[in-house]
Amino acid sequence: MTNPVIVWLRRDLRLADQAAFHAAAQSGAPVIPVYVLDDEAPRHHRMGGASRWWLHHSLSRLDADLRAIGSRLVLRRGKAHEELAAIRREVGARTVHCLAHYEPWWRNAERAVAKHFQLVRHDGNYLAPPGTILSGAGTPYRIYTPFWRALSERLPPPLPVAAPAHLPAPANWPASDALEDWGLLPRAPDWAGGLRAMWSPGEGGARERLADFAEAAAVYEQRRNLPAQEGTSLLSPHLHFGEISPAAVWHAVAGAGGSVGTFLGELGWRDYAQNVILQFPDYATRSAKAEFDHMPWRTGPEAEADLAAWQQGRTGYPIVDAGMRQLWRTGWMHNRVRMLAASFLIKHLMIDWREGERWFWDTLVDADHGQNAVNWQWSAGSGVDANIFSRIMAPLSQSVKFDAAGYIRQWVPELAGLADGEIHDPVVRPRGYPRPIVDHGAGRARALAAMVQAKGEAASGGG
Ligand SMILES: Cc1cc2nc3c(=O)[nH]c(=O)nc-3n(C[C@H](O)[C@H](O)[C@H](O)COP(=O)(O)OP(=O)(O)OC[C@H]3O[C@@H](n4cnc5c(N)ncnc54)[C@H](O)[C@@H]3O)c2cc1C
Repeated sequence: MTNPVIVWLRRDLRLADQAAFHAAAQSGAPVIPVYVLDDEAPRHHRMGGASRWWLHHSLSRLDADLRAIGSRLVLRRGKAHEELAAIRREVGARTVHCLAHYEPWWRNAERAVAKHFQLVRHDGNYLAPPGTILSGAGTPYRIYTPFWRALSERLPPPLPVAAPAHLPAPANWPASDALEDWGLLPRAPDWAGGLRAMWSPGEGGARERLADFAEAAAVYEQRRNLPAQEGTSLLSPHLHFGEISPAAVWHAVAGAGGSVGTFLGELGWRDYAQNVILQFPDYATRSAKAEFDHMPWRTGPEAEADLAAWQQGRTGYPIVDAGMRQLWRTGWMHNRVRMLAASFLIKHLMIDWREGERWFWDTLVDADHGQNAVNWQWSAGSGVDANIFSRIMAPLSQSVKFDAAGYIRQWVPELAGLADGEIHDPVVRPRGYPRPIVDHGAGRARALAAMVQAKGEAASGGG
């Protein structure tokens, strides 16, 4: 009988437009879909709590979808190459199909798997394969705008390929862990109620989100900065876990007209982020601009208390607190508010951007190595393409400008009784709601002085 082939799954948990499944099905061989949970390889980027919650449900959905076409999902825990090699010994598979991934730990894992198997890497998690969008001089781009211009010339992406109607099963299935035994869901306490209320992980949930968004894609530009409205696609965790392909998203909305181009440009930022981590694998832990190594970030008990206030949504800045509480409850935060919350932590509180990156990594359902690092370094001003550090966002005026009153009411119930004119910066604080932990003007002045100091030290070569 023909040797079975393995489909090695990671952040590509779908059947439609999934080139690894497509190729495996086309081969005519029995197909063994495998997911290996490896908590060691990513080291400090081991999946956070919100991602683990998502992963549990996404794997469960995928297994159900596979069973509907005659297959099932094999779950193993450990190093990917060791687990796949063990499966090879159990059932004699020699070929592994996978989608390519660009996190440094996945690239290492791919190299290790390739020593044991014929590894066939397929594209399909990005609009164009990362590393292939190059300047005229043949070098990768560091800045988004020229990257996007060059990527646009390669678009549209190929049309999505349908899910296989049937996957031939092997004569013997290799052993599989039970998903429940992995303990991915929070138990004591179960903090996932807000996540359950908002999300439907899995390919079906992704398709529904896309269908909802496609109807409003033409007015994306008008609504995307207003946190009180559902003006964005909410596709980020589905895209991160690969439950829908960017090509499928593209083809569903590109013809919508209106301002859909702005939305497509955001998909471009997603590709750009991978392009950056491919060039700078330690981007999540190392500032791209050297002067940031001299930044006098605050540390010690007072800074720790401020960090905790930020994490808990108790800074006394209503829009920042609303965002941080939305994140804690739902695993997601509106992009405009992510920018504000990040700027506030880094600049008003002078706390190292890596602390924020770590918190988001643990709490976001869409936590993504490339997108998180690129956006934190953009917010800090430390990145290869970044906002200037001295451009300090004013949370109070941004809150008014982007009409966040309804958003604050939703997430900060202590303020729910206040009128629109008062809620952004209440003069009298309702009981239980803190005063600002830092004055806007004083925080701004401290940040600007710190930057001058860091630049001076960097220029003089000081440590
Ligand atoms: C400090 C900070 C950290 C962030 N961390 C992450 C992260 O870990 N994972 C993540 O997916 N996004 C991250 N973002 C980007 C952005 O906030 C989210 O992608 C967006 O809010 C997701 O909501 P949506 O799907 O409704 O987005 P939409 O506005 O509908 O955009 C469509 C898709 O484009 C991509 N996208 C949108 N904005 C960006 C962006 N600025 N950079 C890169 N890709 C983008 C996402 O995949 C998103 O799903 C971060 C932003 C900031 C400021």
